[in-house]
Formats: sequence, C-alpha cells, structure tokens
Amino acid sequence: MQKIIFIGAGSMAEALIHGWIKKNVINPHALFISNRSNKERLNELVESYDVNLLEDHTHLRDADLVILAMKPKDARAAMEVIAPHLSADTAILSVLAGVSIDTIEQHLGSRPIARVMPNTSATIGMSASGIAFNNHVTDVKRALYIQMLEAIGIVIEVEEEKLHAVTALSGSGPAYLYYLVEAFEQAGAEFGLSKEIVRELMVQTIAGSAEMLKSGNLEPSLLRKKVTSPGGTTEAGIKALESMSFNEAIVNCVRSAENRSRELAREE
Ligand SMILES: NC(=O)C1=CN([C@@H]2O[C@H](COP(=O)(O)OP(=O)(O)OC[C@H]3O[C@@H](n4cnc5c(N)ncnc54)[C@H](O)[C@@H]3O)[C@@H](O)[C@H]2O)C=CC1
Ligand SMILES: O=C(O)[C@@H]1CCC=N1
Repeated sequence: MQKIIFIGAGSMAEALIHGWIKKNVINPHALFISNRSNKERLNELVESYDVNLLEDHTHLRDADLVILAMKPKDARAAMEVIAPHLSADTAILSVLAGVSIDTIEQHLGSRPIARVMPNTSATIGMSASGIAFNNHVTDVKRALYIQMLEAIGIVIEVEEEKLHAVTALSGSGPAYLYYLVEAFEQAGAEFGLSKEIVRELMVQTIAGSAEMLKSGNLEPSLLRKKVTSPGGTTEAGIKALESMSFNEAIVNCVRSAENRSRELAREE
C-alpha cells in the first residue's frame, strides 16, 4: 500500500507505527500522520520514524487506508472533518474501543471497514489483536490487514460483538499486568529488595510463565498446582489471595472494562 493515513497520533498510533516500521512491514514514506492540534507531537513522530505529516485533509483523497486512532469521545468530530475528503472506496481501519462499524458507516458511509483491538505491545511486535470486518472488505484485503497485524503480534478474527470482551482482556490487559508488577515492587521493597531487582525477577517470572503456557498444553490450574507445594510458601500466598477474593477481583476488572466498552459504543 502506497498511502496509509493515521487520524490520531497518540499512544496506540505510535505503537503501530513503531512496530510496522521496526518489522519492515510498511515503508515509513507510505505513512501519513495527523492529530487534533499538537504539531510538536507530530514533528516528534516525523523525526523519530521518518513518516509524513498529513498537510491537509484533501490528501485523504488518494489514501489506500485510513486508520482511526483517536479516543472514542473524539471520533464523531474527527469523522465529520474527514468524511468529505474520502474517496468512496477508501478503506477504514479503526482501533477505537467501543465505536462500532455501524457508527463509522453512519459518519463515513458504506465502505470497507475493519475494527482492530490491538494493544501497546505492538511497539515490540508482540500485540494481541482482535479483528472484525464488515462485508465490504474483500478476502484479499482481509488477508492483507491480518498480515499487517500478524507482523506485530497475534491476530484473532472475532464477531464484532466480541470486541468488547477482547478490549477488556487483551486491549487493556497490559495495564493490568503492569499494575501487578507495581504491586510486586511494593511488596519486594518491604523486604529490602530494590525496584530494579524485583523488576528483573518478576519480568523473567512473567515471561517464563507465559512461555510455559504457550509451549505446553497444560492448563494454568495444573501449572499452578505444580508450583504449590502442600503447606509451602505458594499455598500461603494463594490463601492470602483467596482471602482477598483475588479471582473475583480479576473477573470484576474484566467485567467493568467490557461494560465500559459498551458504554463507549452508546456514547457515540
Ligand atoms: N492506548 C492503548 O493501549 C490502546 C488504545 N486503543 C484505542 O486507540 C485510540 C487512541 O488511544 P490512545 O492512543 O491511547 O489515545 P491518545 O490520547 O494517546 O491519542 C489520541 C490521538 O487522537 C488525536 N485526536 C483527537 N481528536 C482528533 C481529531 N478530531 N482529529 C484528529 N486527531 C484527533 C489526538 O490529538 C491524539 O493524537 C482510542 O480509541 C483507544 O480506545 C486501542 C487499544 C489499546
Ligand atoms: O483504555 C482504553 O480505553 C484503551 C482501549 C484498550 C486500552 N486502552
């Protein structure tokens, strides 16, 4: 593709740009970026990635793909601005939480639309992405978009309705895990371990556990059991987690995020 235009140049846009350029998936000269008004931010990205500034919206006319990467609350305003400049067959790829394909079609007309829910691990080519398409996306384009996303992580096609849950799990998921590491660092400090030591130990522990889950076909409950010596330290720790309703806390975390995604869809 010769011309991919980002409408929105924040955290998620940069994660995609970084991952695609680092993995040589897309030539930076094919990428054009725009945001609401932060020219300094755009110049930083041009400087860092050698991408192009979208000088004005008339340049949308010959775009192969327009990527919506603004916050859901800003989607309506952003789409109203770009709508008059889009060619009839220009495809849209939206990374917005909650904002439905139907809503995008209402603003941008009937056209090929893909909704993707990636995460910021796209930066290092390790995203977990869910994707859904409307029926205007040809099989060739579906394969192309999936290939672009597979270059920066895993991609799972789902019904659009399931993207609320995907957003709550893997879209927001990196933040839950970062929060977990913050807590481990706080706990380690109580025993005189520096943040750096705890960080190194726990990053390796998380990475190792992830590889154990990926490599074998063992259930997490069995892997957990293999660590939990009867009457040992792990059992004591798990009992403390159970006394604080850990499992319920995680389920409620995901329920709240999934519900918020549905609210964002309604707010549109
Ligand atoms: N941050 C994350 O981990 C993930 C974010 N997302 C989705 O990506 C989208 C962007 O999220 P972030 O990058 O975190 O937000 P952000 O606040 O970092 O970036 C939003 C960008 O949109 C731009 N923008 C706002 N109104 C605009 C308009 N009218 N025209 C053009 N640009 C406009 C802002 O200037 C900014 O560059 C959201 O819809 C979010 O749901 C999806 C997956 C993960
Ligand atoms: O927090 C949010 O709404 C966005 C969508 C998933 C991750 N960040």
